[in-house]
Amino acid sequence: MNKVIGFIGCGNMGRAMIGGVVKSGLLKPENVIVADGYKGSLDIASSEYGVNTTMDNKEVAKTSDIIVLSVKPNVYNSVIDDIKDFVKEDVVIVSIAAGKTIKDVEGAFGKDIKMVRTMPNTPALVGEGMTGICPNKNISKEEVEEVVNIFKSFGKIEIIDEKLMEVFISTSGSSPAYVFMFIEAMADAAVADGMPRNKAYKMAAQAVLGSAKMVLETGKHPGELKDMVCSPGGTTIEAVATLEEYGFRTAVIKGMRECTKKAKNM
Ligand SMILES: NC(=O)C1=CN([C@@H]2O[C@H](COP(=O)(O)OP(=O)(O)OC[C@H]3O[C@@H](n4cnc5c(N)ncnc54)[C@H](OP(=O)(O)O)[C@@H]3O)[C@@H](O)[C@H]2O)C=CC1
Ligand SMILES: O=C(O)[C@@H]1CCC=N1
Repeated sequence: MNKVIGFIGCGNMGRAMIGGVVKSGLLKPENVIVADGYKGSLDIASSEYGVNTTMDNKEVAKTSDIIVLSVKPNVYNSVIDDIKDFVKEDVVIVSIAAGKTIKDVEGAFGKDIKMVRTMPNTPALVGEGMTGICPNKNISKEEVEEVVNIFKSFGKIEIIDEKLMEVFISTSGSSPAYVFMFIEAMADAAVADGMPRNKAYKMAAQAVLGSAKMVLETGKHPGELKDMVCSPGGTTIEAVATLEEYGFRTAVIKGMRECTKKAKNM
C-alpha cells in the first residue's frame, strides 16, 4: 500500500496496531507517522518499528491519507479540534474509540468527512487481532477496502452494523482482558499445586490458543468440544461441575453485559 497512515495516540492500542501493520509488511515504516504527547512512547515506536514520529498532531494531519485516532474517548473532541483544519481534503478518518458513534465523530469535525468506525483489539500486535468495521456514508467502496486491508494485515475483520458495535466491544475489543484473567487464574491454580510459574503460563496460554483454534477450525459447537474432553467418571467433569457451582458462565455473561452497557452509556 502506497498511502501514508497516521496514528494519533501511541498507547496500548496504537502501539499494537502500529506493530501489527509494520510487522505484516503491508506498509513500509516510512509510510507510517505517529503522534503522541509523550516522547517516551514515540521513542519506543521509532526504535521498535522504525516509523516516523512527531509530538505535533497537526503534522500527522497534514501528511496522512488515512488517520487512525488512537487516543482515549475523552480527548477525541480536543484532538479533532486540533487537526480538523489541517487534514487533507480526501482524508479517511478511522475511529477506534469505545462509545464514539459515527455521528459523534462527524459532528466533531463539523463537515462531511470520510470515516470508518472500528473496534480492534490488542492481539493485533501478534497478528491475531479481531476488528469490527462500520463505514460511514461518505466513503467509497475502494476506500473501505483500503481500511479493511490495514486491519486484515494484523488479524480478522467483520463488517458490522453500527447498532452492534457496543456488543462487539464486549465480545472482542475488551474480551482479551477476561481471557488474560482466565489464563492468569489457571496458572495460579497450577502454581498452587507445584507447577513452576513460567511453565504454567505457557501451558495455560497454549490450551486457550488450541481450544480457540478448535472452535474456529472444526466448526463444532463449543459444548460438543467440551464434552469431548470430559471422560466419564474422569477429571475434567469434576472441574466443570465445580466451575458451574461457582457461577463461571454466569459471571462471564454478567460481566460482558455490563461491558456492553458501559459502552452504550459512555
Ligand atoms: N486498549 C485496548 O485494548 C483498546 C482500546 N481501544 C480504544 O483505543 C483508544 C486508546 O486506548 P488505549 O490505547 O487503551 O489508551 P492509552 O492511554 O494506552 O493510549 C492513548 C495514548 O494517547 C496519548 N494521548 C493523550 N492525549 C493526546 C493528545 N492530545 N494527542 C496525542 N496523543 C495523546 C496518550 O498519552 P499519555 O498517556 O501521555 O496521556 C497515550 O499514549 C481508546 O479510544 C479506546 O477506546 C479500542 C480497542 C481496544
Ligand atoms: O476498556 C476500554 O474502554 C477499551 C475499549 C475496548 C478495550 N479497551
